[in-house]
Amino acid sequence: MRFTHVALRNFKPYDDAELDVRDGVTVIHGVNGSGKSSLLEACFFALYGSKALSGTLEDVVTTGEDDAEIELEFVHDGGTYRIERRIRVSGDRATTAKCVLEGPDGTVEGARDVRRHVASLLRMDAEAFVNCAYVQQGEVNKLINASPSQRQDMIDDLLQLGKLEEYRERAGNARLGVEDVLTSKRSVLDDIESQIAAKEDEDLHARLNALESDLAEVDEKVSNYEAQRDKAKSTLDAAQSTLDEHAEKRERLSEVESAIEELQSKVSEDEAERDTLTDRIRELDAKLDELDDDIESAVAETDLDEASDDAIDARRDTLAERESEIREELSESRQRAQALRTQAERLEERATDLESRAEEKREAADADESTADEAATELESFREKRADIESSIADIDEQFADAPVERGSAAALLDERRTERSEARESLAETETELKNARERLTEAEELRDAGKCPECGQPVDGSPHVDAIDDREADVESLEAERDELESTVESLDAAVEAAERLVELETRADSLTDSLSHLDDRIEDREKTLESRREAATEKRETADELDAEASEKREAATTQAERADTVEATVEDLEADLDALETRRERLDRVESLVETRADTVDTQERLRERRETLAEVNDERREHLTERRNRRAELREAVDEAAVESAKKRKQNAEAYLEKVETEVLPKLRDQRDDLQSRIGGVQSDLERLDELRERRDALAERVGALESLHDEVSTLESTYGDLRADLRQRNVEVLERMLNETFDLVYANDAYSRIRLDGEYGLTVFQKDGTALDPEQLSGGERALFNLSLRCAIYRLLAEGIDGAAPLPPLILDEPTVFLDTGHVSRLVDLVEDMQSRGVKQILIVSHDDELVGAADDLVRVEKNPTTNRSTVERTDAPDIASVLADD
Ligand SMILES: Nc1ncnc2c1ncn2[C@@H]1O[C@H](COP(=O)(O)OP(=O)(O)OP(=O)(O)O)[C@@H](O)[C@H]1O
Ligand SMILES: [Zn+2]
Repeated sequence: MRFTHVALRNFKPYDDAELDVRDGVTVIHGVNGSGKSSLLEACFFALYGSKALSGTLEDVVTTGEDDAEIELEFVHDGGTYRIERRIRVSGDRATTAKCVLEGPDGTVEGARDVRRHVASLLRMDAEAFVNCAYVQQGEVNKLINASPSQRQDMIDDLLQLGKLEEYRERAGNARLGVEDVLTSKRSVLDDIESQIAAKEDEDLHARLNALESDLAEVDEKVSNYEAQRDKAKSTLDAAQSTLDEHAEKRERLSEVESAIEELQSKVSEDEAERDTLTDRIRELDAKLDELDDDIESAVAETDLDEASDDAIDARRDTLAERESEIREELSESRQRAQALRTQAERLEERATDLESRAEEKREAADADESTADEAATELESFREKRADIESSIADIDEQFADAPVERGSAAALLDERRTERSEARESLAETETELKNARERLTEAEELRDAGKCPECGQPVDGSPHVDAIDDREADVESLEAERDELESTVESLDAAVEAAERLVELETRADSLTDSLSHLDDRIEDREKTLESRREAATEKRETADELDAEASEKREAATTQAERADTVEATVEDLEADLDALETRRERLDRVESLVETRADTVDTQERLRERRETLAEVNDERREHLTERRNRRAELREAVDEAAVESAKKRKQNAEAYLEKVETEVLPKLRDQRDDLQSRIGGVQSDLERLDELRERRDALAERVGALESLHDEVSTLESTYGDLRADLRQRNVEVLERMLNETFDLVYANDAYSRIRLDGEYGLTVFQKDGTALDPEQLSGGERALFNLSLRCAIYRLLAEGIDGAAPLPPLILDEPTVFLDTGHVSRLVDLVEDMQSRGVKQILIVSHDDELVGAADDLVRVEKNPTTNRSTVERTDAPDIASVLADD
């Protein structure tokens, strides 16, 4: 078996990776954590699925991805195979979404079936694969540390020796099973034999004969009694039939007798009824006479000629006609009376209405008149006022007659006067000031003079030349005083003139206002005059209208009285008609009475007729009955003769005897005999079944004896088989151990040929011992780490070779896979490992896959595969380096 191609997607650190795997030695290298081991794991996982994992299924899918795909192609035994797996993660669970194995014999699907198929193809399950071909990283010590029995199991399993042990165990189990069955069968056989001996002691045949002859005797007795019983039964039947015949005759006789009695009583009953009927008919005759009298007197009360139905009906029709006439008239009259009443009422209302309107008119006329009177009074007073005002204006005009101006110019005059006066006042004031100044100057001069100084210049003058100046000044004062006095009187007269002008202005204003009042008064007078006239006219008109309304009202009242009188007349007619209707009703009632009497009479006649018929029928029926009676009496006489009392007595006696016999035989004798017979039969049955059982027991004993014999020989065979398998395995193992020991020594020599160790011993129980040159023995666990690694590799390679030589051809071995085999080795030993690899190759191992950093191993590779992890994406890639360039590998590492 060889891998040819592996392709990964999202498997652990890989996103998309693909690698063709070739024959020869392939070295996979790369830095720590770059994904080398994962690549090998992927191949292993492709073959065995989850069984190949140390972790869980989720771990194989690249963290953060939903699914992973692994595809592995390999050739095996001349066929090409391809496995494809897809793992899907959902939530925190991963499942195998697809798992297909395609091979030359077809397609296998489903994780379990694919795993089984691979295991049977390679003849190893996942565990065996690891033990044989796949040396996983860090598992150097696995085989060394294993106990000999574990080792034995592993190797036995690989070499399929386990199967022999399994067969031996199966044979052992079969032997034990056979022993169990044999023991139980033997005890059953013993039991049956003792049962047979017990039954044989009982002398069953003699007992059966005695019982059978007893049974024959009892049977004979039973049949004798049964014959006697049958005879007694027929005697009893004959007597019984005689008795039955007589009883029947008696019964018929009594039937006839009771029929006769019944007929007689019916005849007399019906005769009594006929008498009653005759009485009733007579009574009805009397009633009819009475009714005839009643009818006659009732007819007399009506105007009927005769009391016939036709006459009554005709009369009724006449009455009905009359009634409908009256009713028609009545309804007309009622309507008319109603209409007249309504008219009278309306007229009455209308009259009242007219009267009240007349009253309203009159009141309105009164109001108009009083308005007119008021206006007249006002008019008079207005006219008086007018005369007063006119005289006042005339007075004012008179005053103006003496005035300097005409009425209308007084205001201008006043202005003129006032101007003149203020001019005079100004002149007066000037003059007074001048006067005052003149007086002051005079006083000054006089004082100077009195002091002897010049009154003009102030110079002291003795006897001054300027004395005349004082006189001038005195003259000035005097003339100014005269001027002032004149002016004062002018002002006084002007004051009076202003006053007079002011009075004129006042008068003028008053005259204007009086003229205004006058025109106003004239308007009002005109208005009042108009009112006076219009109101007087309106009042007269209204009074005329009121008189007209009154006249109309009294007309309406008269008409109302007339209609009321008419209504009274019509109402009287209505009453008369109603009385007529009552009279009609009475007549009709009389007719009803006649009719009902006539009906009653007819009913009575019918009843009487029916009674007569019934009386007739009864007579006829009784005649018939009398004939029947005669017949029955004859029959009675016949039957009385036929009854024979003596025969009845003898039959009764015979019957009693037979019954007594039957009672005894059936209730005592026969049941007892039958019980005896049943008892004997069941005892016979018991003995017979005992005999049958004995036969059965004998048959079973024979069969069991045969089976026990067969089991005994089977037991011998199985025991032989068991020991044969055991021997065979021990034999084979011994041979394997010898070969393995040889191969182990060869390999170990190759990888660790130094001076210290001479050989390794593998004993029959797979115990390993290493011998030193000086002959001392060592447990492999005592070796150093590197030695143990080499020892382990040797052991693995030896096992691989053993398998290759043992079973290759039948099931070509998978590639030899070594994950980091050099970890514990020093450089010298790495080159030994290279030798080992070459040795394995030369021994025909087609494909060897090694994960390693070591340059020596890299150098020995036929193919170099480089695994790299992108430090940014953290995803790995795989790449073949066709010509291994050690220098570059070293530089990279
Ligand atoms: N499910 C996963 N998803 C993503 N990366 C994973 C997953 N499982 C493992 N890895 C990564 O893959 C790497 C482990 O790969 P592997 O063991 O194949 O490396 P290696 O090359 O054999 O290393 P060494 O030389 O140390 O043995 C680790 O870096 C780990 O983080
Ligand atoms: Zn690794």
